[in-house]
Amino acid sequence: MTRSQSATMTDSEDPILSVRDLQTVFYTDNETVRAVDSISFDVGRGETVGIVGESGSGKSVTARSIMGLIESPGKVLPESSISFAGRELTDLSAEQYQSVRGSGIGMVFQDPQQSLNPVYTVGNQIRESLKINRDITGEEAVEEAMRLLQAVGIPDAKRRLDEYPNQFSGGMRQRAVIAMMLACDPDFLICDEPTTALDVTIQAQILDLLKELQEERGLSILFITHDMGVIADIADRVNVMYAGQIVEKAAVEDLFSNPQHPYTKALLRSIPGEHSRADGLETIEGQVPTPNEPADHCRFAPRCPKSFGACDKVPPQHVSVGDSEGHTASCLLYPDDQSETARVETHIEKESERTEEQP
Ligand SMILES: Nc1ncnc2c1ncn2[C@@H]1O[C@H](COP(=O)(O)OP(=O)(O)OP(=O)(O)O)[C@@H](O)[C@H]1O
Ligand code: NI
Repeated sequence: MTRSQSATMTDSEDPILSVRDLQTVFYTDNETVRAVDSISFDVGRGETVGIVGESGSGKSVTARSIMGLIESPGKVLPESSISFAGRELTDLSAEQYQSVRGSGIGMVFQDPQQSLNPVYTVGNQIRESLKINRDITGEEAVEEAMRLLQAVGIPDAKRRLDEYPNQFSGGMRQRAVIAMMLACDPDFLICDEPTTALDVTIQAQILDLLKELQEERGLSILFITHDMGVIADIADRVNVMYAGQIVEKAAVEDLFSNPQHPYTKALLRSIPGEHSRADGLETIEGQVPTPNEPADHCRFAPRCPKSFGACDKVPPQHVSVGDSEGHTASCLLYPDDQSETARVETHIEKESERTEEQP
């Protein structure tokens, strides 16, 4: 097996989550939005994997697809596979999915209000979760709820159990949501921009909390953000998304020290403080296109400083880049030891292999 094959088949030794050819489409009145267009990645046990990309690139739809939360007019297409702890999730009934969300996978959103009900006390909600998911009730549930609030660093936990979500600050509310997720004793946490609404100091505290919990509980985490700085802080491996596709995958060190895809390079230049524009921010010209048609070209080409003729005609496939195992990019500039003609040929061949594999 060549290195590039092994990289595309699996990117983790012992994945708890394997996503293959995930396609999530929204059929609206006037268009078909291919929000997630055939992405594949793994999350290993105890690992934090990041998904990074601009607004509209398909990050949240990826998370919601894994959680079984795509509703009409959205649909996860049947050729998609999401395997969690060896179990195929795309085949589950709504009821079975509910039990996966209750025990196996927890999710933390940007807005804690999505997870907390304003009319019940925080303690009430955690106890309810303990009852449903772990059959813990009464005094034991009160004790456990208190332990959970302590575990997420909420001081004066006993008193705070009796407070309502709106009596908590933004940072404390996000901690309470994390406590509520832990009440399900999950193996896997999906965090969708959990710190975006928080100021920088609080953001750093929440990231530290997640790292701590991960170490203590062996949690696997899928962490979604548009912020490369946050990715650098928290992720072990990273998937860079653009217009519904993954354009580069790498270990976090390799992504930052040796980025290959022109989009990744542009994203890295947009980190505040990294480069020299007066306001410290370099934005990428243009917008993420909404993908309506199957990819028959590179979707980044219109914004890409390196694009050439073939980029408008050939859909790029993942090939090995850089010097590290598991580092791939889908870009016609690679493999960079080949001539332009040979590179384009490589991608055309890989695409026909890929479409033949599909049932
Ligand atoms: N219910 C829906 N109906 C139609 N289109 C949708 C729906 N939900 C998402 N989309 C589309 O799917 C695409 C991806 O959206 P998604 O929310 O995943 O982006 P994102 O990467 O999470 O962006 P952000 O950083 O802004 O959260 C967008 O074009 C969005 O308009
Ligand atoms: Ni989002």
